[in-house]
Amino acid sequence: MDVTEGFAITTRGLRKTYRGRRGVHVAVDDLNLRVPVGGVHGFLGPNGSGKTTTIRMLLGLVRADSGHMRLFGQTVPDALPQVVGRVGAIVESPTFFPAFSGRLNLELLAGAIGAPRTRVDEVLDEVGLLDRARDRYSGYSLGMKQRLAIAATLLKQPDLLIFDEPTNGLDPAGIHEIRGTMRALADQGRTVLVSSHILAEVEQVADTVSIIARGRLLATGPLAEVVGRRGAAARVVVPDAAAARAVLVAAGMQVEHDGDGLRVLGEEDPGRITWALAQAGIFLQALVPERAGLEEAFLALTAGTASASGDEGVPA
Ligand SMILES: Nc1ncnc2c1ncn2[C@@H]1O[C@H](COP(=O)(O)OP(=O)(O)OP(=O)(O)O)[C@@H](O)[C@H]1O
Repeated sequence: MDVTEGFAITTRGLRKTYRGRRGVHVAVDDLNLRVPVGGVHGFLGPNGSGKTTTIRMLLGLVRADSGHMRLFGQTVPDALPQVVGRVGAIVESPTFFPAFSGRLNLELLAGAIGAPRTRVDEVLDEVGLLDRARDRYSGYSLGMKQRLAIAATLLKQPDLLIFDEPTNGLDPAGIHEIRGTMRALADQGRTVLVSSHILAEVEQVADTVSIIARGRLLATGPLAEVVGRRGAAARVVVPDAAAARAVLVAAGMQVEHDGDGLRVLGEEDPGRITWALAQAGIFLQALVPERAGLEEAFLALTAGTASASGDEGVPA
């Protein structure tokens, strides 16, 4: 069987370096991605981890140093002309005419790409903008502007949508709307790849995720598996947090200070925490298992990968 069957996106050994004043910087490093057909795939990583660079390589906007990429089994960038009609992407904010209505902007675009005009109202409806279609673009909220951008990508009925940080700068209501739009698109059988450094946002909508840091893949798979594997956390309160921390670290656990207590990351068995501390004569005042979340999984996975240049912040 073709190893790329069933996948909208695959990359193998993908690498991209940039030359800067401080020498060669590896933006994407031996990246193996597999994005299944159908559903929302969260492409997650701290700022500067290589998400945009990867997306730009997939779309033929940046040339990879080495490695292989396929969209729906077709090698890109070579076969991009054959496959590009199946892909809609928002990588940078698209330009619309501010004085024209949302509908007129899309009609112009539909004309330019050869999409039928009847498609315009369909896509406006899909992103929930039909009742504001006659309003000027300049009067739209940021969330509405972003939904219009999504509508534009839908004109040619793509099977794969690629959104690079689509909720940047949006308020909670706008984020909620975009999430709803992505879910609806996936529920129609489309594949949505959404990059983000804000994990809580993606956690609520993603079916599968890939987590990268410093251009390297740290974990990938169904959300529940990635979170379940690494996401356990527990809050521990003890009389002497520093002593307890030393004991738990010596027992191989990942521990961080958390107010007057400690947080143990990635330990799925609270009994191991109790036992290790009791062995050292330290008795717990409280141990509260925390709901495993993508953020815990992410922190556990990316611990120690912070960039020396400081451009890879801890995710919000
Ligand atoms: N054109 C470029 N020239 C030099 N370095 C670049 C260029 N584009 C990206 N980089 C560097 O490559 C690394 C990866 O950047 P990239 O934008 O792909 O990350 P990202 O995960 O999308 O981050 P963000 O969430 O901030 O958008 C960063 O260290 C960045 O500074």
